[in-house]
Amino acid sequence: MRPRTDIRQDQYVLAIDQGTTSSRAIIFDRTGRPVSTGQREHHQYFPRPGWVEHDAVEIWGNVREVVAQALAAAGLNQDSIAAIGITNQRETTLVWDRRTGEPIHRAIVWQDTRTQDICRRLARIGGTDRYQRRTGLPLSTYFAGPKATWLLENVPDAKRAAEAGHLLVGTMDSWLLWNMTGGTEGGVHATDVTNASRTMLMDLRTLEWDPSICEQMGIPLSMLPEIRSSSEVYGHGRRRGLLAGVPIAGMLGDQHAATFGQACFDPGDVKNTYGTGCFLLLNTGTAPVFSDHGLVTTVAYQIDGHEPRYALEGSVAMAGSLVQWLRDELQMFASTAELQQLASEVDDNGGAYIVPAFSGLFAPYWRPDARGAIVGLTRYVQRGHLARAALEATAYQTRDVIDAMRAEASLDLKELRVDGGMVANDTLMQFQADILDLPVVRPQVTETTALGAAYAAGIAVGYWHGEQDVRKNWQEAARWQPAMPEQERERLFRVWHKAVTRTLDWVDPDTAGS
Ligand SMILES: Nc1ncnc2c1ncn2[C@@H]1O[C@H](COP(=O)(O)OP(=O)(O)O)[C@@H](O)[C@H]1O
Ligand SMILES: O=P(O)(O)OC[C@H](O)CO
Repeated sequence: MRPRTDIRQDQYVLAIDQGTTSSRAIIFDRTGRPVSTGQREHHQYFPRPGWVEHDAVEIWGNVREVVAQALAAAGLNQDSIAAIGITNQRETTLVWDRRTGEPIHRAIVWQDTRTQDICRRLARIGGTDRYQRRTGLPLSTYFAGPKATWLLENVPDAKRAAEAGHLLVGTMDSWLLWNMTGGTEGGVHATDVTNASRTMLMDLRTLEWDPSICEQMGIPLSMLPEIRSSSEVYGHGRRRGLLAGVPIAGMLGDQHAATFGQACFDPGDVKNTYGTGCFLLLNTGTAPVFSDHGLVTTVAYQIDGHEPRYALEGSVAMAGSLVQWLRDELQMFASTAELQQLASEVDDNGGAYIVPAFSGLFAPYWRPDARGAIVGLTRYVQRGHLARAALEATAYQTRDVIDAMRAEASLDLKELRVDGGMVANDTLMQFQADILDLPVVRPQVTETTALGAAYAAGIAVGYWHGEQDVRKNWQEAARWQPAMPEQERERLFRVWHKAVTRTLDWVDPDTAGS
């Protein structure tokens, strides 16, 4: 293996974006422009209501394939790649055997709710906020630690093998890093501070595993990856791989990578990624801010040798997936282009509101007992109104989170930087600016997740020179200014809240699979 120190002007940086539905590899040039892409979806397993699993071996295979696709499409080989960044769906957890490299069970995905009983058990002492001031997170099925507990308690022989030191636990970043650096032949077992901050096992201030929480969750410290910064050389591509010898030098959870790629480096900078769900991160500076308004506290990113930056995060479970549901299950329109056409044919929502609480409400409500509803129906309401209501639902949910952020951190929010699939929708973006009373700004490169991981890797090896290069490369492509009169804005938002109250306390404990 040839450790690389030489960085040439004509090189590129490769980012691997291991997402919930697919894995992508994107090669970026020095200006932060994508040069080529490879992408492949993986299977979603739903073995029981509320359970969601991924096959980590399939994902590792897909990652190798998409890297090959991206290199081939650009006509490049490993000599042209200065560094590799990894970014990933967060919280999705797996345990594997360090002797064979085989997972002991399929990975438990972030959306999976099977750890409800474990969370309830842990909350018996101190309630759901038991670990909040140490880890920034409420006890919720969303986070990684209890998923590891479930695997150790439910997979035969796992506990014993873990105690004997045979098993490793990690999120997708660690799984890919370990395999990419050689797997059973000396793979590096590490994670970064952002991914670790989603486990509920890391102390947010010391950035180390909290031994007492690990013990309470029954997770031996010997299984856990080493916690490193988000931008440093963790290891090099394995000898037999396509990227042999290339430094793997950036690792961040996908929402943190998007924050980095959007150059949200100053306190008060905030971004929203509109995909399946919505994820808002607000940079709060060098000290963690703990929330009383339903937001979680997380590490935004850390460059090696620098203080970490913290963020408040609000996650919305369903945004683009509501659009998908209306298209695929209700067949209300055939494409997102048709949705846009329908929504533009009406002036407003006609009094109809859709609250997409299909799997409860995440931030800032955290109500697992809520279920989706369409309210305000009259014979006046037509398809266009419902199409519009679907888009508006995303904007209102975003406002709920921004309001919590405004209440929490006394920071002046100047604009909302946006990315993700839904930002192609101009009707939504204008309504978002209107309902927030805040400018909404879309950058030229909207692949900000992969780009953020590429920047973290490139900075570590000296390909880019710190945050200033990221700021320089970030370019505005579109801006929407708020134009709605205040009275109208607040009336719409007040009725939205009324609609939300209609969805709460819906789950009937006696109804299986509800
Ligand atoms: N023009 C559009 N209007 C509304 N929603 C859209 C539009 N284009 C894409 N979407 C939605 O955006 C989502 C895809 O965004 P993407 O960022 O690729 O998601 P993810 O990374 O979470 O899989 C889908 O749920 C899709 O329904
Ligand atoms: O893979 P995505 O883009 O759906 O993001 C998933 C989030 O990281 C979950 O917390």
